[in-house]
Amino acid sequence: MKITIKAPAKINLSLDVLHKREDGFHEVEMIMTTVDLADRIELTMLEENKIVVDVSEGFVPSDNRNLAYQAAQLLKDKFHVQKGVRIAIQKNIPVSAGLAGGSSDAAATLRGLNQLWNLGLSLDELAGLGAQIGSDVSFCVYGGTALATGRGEKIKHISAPPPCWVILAKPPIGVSTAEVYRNLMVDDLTHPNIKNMVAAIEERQYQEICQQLGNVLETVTFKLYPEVQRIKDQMIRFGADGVLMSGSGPTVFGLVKHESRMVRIYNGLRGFCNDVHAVRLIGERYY
Ligand SMILES: C[C@@](CO)(OP(=O)(O)O)[C@H](O)COP(=O)(O)OP(=O)(O)OC[C@H]1O[C@@H](n2ccc(N)nc2=O)[C@H](O)[C@@H]1O
Ligand SMILES: Nc1ncnc2c1ncn2[C@@H]1O[C@H](COP(=O)(O)OP(=O)(O)O)[C@@H](O)[C@H]1O
Repeated sequence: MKITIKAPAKINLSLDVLHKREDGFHEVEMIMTTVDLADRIELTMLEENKIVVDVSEGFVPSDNRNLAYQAAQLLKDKFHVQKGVRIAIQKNIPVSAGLAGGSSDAAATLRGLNQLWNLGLSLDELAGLGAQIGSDVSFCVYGGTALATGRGEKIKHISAPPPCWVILAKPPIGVSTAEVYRNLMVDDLTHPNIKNMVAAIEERQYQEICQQLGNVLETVTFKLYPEVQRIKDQMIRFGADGVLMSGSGPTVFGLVKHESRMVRIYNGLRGFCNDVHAVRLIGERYY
């Protein structure tokens, strides 16, 4: 038996850090939403009691460092599953990009194995398990649009933003999330107004959403990698309605309402950045 599932990328429309916690993690407030750029996960039941991962990108680990592997292992251990699985991952989401590709693969694996192994778990239960793998996995279990708090694992669903194009541009560097948090000066931040962003989304005020975009991690990543700031400046100059770095970066996204402008910006960016995608904002939950 085999099933195929999509694992979509996320962007952070708002990312604020309140303080560093005793456990070393940071207390965050983030607005996350899914976009139409997805990895494809194929799960095949194996009678032999083992987990096998095949991943299309050679530099992504296929052993127990792979987050999809960890998701399968967690379910096997917790529910004493005596069957195995082959997890084939077609990577379309850039890696170490701030788009939660690995977390989304783990979340899709949790959803898929729940079905394949007949575990009968609710999405809330899967999201709770996902938090044991990584802070972004809980959101990815549900998708859609949400306010995420705690270390990112406490999820409150909100309405989808109005539809628009999302241009994603990733410079050829990988960013370590841990390094970015480690270098953050928590007492020295200009905080985005999350309440205003939630209101703008709920009221479907597209221009206001573009005005309210904010991510405190830009202060670190722009300093470590000035080329990320340059991509942001280019996207603003090309005329995107709103521009922000996603997560810990280095991907920068631009929101654009009109298709003709999206095409112009996309072509402009392709001139000096190889990894550019123009996708739709999904924002709705489909699980
Ligand atoms: C920054 C964000 C924004 O959505 O995403 P990415 O840029 O990774 O996509 C997330 O907070 C990343 O979530 P995720 O990538 O799942 O992080 P985890 O694996 O849980 O943690 C990686 C490391 O980041 C730091 N970390 C992560 C989350 C958090 N709230 N505080 C932290 O300090 C910790 O040092 C941790 O060891
Ligand atoms: N299924 C996976 N897809 C991508 N990267 C993975 C996966 N499993 C583990 N990783 C590792 O996780 C790290 C971060 O990957 P990713 O989720 O793409 O980035 P981000 O956290 O910035 O969104 C990389 O070092 C990568 O090697």
